[in-house]
Parts: sequence; C-alpha cells; structure tokens
Amino acid sequence: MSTYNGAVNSQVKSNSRNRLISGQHHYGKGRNARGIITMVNHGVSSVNNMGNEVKRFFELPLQEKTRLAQKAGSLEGYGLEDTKMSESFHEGLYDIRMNCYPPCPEPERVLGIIPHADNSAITLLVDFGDFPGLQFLKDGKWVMTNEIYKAPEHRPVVNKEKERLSIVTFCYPSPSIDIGPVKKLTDEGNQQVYKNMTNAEFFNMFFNRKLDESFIDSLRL
Ligand SMILES: O=C(O)CCC(=O)C(=O)O
Ligand SMILES: [Fe+2]
Repeated sequence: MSTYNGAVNSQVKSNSRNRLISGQHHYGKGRNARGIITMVNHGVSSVNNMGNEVKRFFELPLQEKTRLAQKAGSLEGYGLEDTKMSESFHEGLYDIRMNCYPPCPEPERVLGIIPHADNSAITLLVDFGDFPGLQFLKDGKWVMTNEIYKAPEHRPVVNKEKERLSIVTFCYPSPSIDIGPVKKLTDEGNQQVYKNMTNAEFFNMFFNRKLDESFIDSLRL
C-alpha cells in the first residue's frame, strides 16, 4: 500500500504459501475506521479463466457489446433477466460488473468511474492488472452503521501504457430486509443518525436521488 495524491493505493500482493489475507489496509480508528482486505490463496482457480473471458468480451465489436449491455434504469445486464436474479437468490442480491480500463496517454484527463463509495453491503473485486489501479480516499460514509464504520471512497485510475481489467461483485441484502443503524450502536449512547428503511426503499431512493445533492444527507433523520 502506498499513498498517492492524498489517496491510498492498494494492489494485489504476490502470494506467500498459505495465508489467506495478504494485505489488510486499515486506516483511522473508532468512528473513522475503514478497511480493505486483499485475499490470496483462496483456491478459486476459475478466477484466471474469468479474467480471460472478460478480456475476450471486451475485444468483441462495439455493436455486440452494446447489444448485451445494461439497460438504462435496470440493475441487470449482459444476458441476465430480472426474474432469473430473484429466483436464484432468495436472500440476497448479487450484481457483477466487469470493467476494462484501456491505456491512455493522458490518464489525468480520463473521466471513467468517478470517485464513489459502493452502496453494496460487501464488494468483492478481482483485479487483473499488474499495476496499482484502484485508489481509496479517506472520506467515505457507511449508512447502516450509524457513521461508525464507513464505506471507503475509491476510484479506479488508468495507466499510460497498460490495460487493466477487473470483475466486481456487489453483494446486497434481500430487498425486503430492514436496514438502518445497528441497534447496538445506537444503544451505546450514540444518537441514531440515519433513517430505517427496507433495502428496496434504499435502492429506490438511491436511483431517484438528485445528482446535485448529497445522497447520504437525504438519509439522515
Ligand atoms: O475496477 C475497479 O478497480 C473499481 C471499480 C469500482 O469501483 C466499481 O465498479 O464500483
Ligand atoms: Fe466501486
């Protein structure tokens, strides 16, 4: 891990024999704590094949990629039907995104994915680049934990010469589940900061948010 422009760079480290976690990047304490974990030796041998398939996908003609792409307003894309998703996962929802960052001679001018904190409960990211391509900022906010644990804000960056691919899996709780600050945390003398709602209501608010206003502030009580 190294710092760059006030952000923290995290990259997959080379394996040592049987450790599962090669890097735990925690920064801040208590209310400011946040973290990113790098997993190795996980035994999921298909990960490299996935990388090759993603590479093949991004090499398809633009027309073909557009045909399969995510439709506006839908969480689904690349061949999955809405019903398939809910049938397959009774409890939670999983959303997979494949990203391709082609090299750019002027990386500082690339817009790409803007700095953000994911709205998923857990994000699993497989990184197929061999250079640090994901940066974490120090100011994210984690709604469900009453501001005590915060989602790290991050942004992918592009390289001048090399392409980078990633596969990101977002894990969400069931839409009918009630989310809100964990009771134990508000019982400990901390005032509840955010509203309770179902995960479906949270998503509805998220996708209908006003882009010129702070989304996190709209969730406050
Ligand atoms: O591809 C990456 O390194 C990060 C992508 C990301 O942050 C996202 O898809 O939410
Ligand atoms: Fe993200």
